[in-house]
Amino acid sequence: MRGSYNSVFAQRRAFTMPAQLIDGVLLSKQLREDIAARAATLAAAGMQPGLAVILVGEDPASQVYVRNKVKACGDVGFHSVLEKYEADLSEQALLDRIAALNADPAVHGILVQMPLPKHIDPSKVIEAISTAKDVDGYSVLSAGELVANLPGFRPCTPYGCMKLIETTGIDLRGKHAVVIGRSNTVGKPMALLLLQANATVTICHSATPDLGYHTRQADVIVAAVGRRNTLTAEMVKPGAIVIDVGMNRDDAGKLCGDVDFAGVSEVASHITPVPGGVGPMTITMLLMNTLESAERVHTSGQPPAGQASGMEPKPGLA
Ligand SMILES: Nc1nc(=O)c2c([nH]1)NC[C@@H]1CN(c3ccc(C(=O)N[C@@H](CCC(=O)O)C(=O)O)cc3)C=[N+]21
Repeated sequence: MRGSYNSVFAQRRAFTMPAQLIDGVLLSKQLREDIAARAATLAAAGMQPGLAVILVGEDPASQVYVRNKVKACGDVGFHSVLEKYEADLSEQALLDRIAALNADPAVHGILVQMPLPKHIDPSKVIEAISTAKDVDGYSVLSAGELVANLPGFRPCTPYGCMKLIETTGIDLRGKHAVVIGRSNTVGKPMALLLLQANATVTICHSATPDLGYHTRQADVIVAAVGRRNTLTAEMVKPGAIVIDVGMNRDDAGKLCGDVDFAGVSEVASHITPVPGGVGPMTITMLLMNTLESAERVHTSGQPPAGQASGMEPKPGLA
């Protein structure tokens, strides 16, 4: 009897070519050139975009990430401050620093690197950041703005994924998108952005019994699980777009995503690599949000909210 696997495989060989790489480094370079040009225009008008990055504790991966963020700011002509604190910093001391940065007119974005030490409540910290400076898009109000299709800061990773999908030139209207993962920072906002782009969206997660059943229907798959080889070739419809948000290590200690890249790239039409895909775009969209925060202040002629506000309307929103 003819094996069904073989006939599916033959179909894939007949109808698809190896996937096109979606290059997050190249797209980042292009977008950062635009960001730098807009920052220069603002600077000429007397306003340099500024980002404050706060790191609490010694986590080595976090150290690398925040250094990359600060370096990226310098490259596009932003002002940036990196504040590093010992792991035993009190929650109140951190909240006090955020209050000072909320009131600082040279600062247009505030990023507190996650994860925080256990004795600090991350949601208290996130909600202390002025909504006008929440360039991570992590606050409850920013999340609500996304749900309600209101302008506001979109979380950087899913926002970057949308830009990567845009490069394919494929219109998402009516396409079936499957998001794997339901985190507040990636999976959930990713699903909402895809929905806003008129895709039909399915969210799969750890309690989904048959992941492949869903992913095989998908025109677009975004894998944001944090476990390598979660998506393999037989789970992908020929011609699908695959975006890999994962950041894992393989047995050799090399950085790898959630997707079996070698296998899936034989089936997909477009695929992002790890590294060099979503990661650089996360930083690029952080720069974009910070730039837009500064542009809003400049256009409105008002200083950004001087205090934490969960509730007050965002000033200067276009
Ligand atoms: N408040 C907050 N905001 C964040 O946006 C945030 C955070 N906390 N905590 C940690 C995660 C992780 N994250 C990454 C950003 C860029 C790369 C990145 O540039 N990755 C490179 C490779 C880097 C390497 O080689 O290790 C790439 O994929 O090509 C990775 C990870 C932002 N995060």
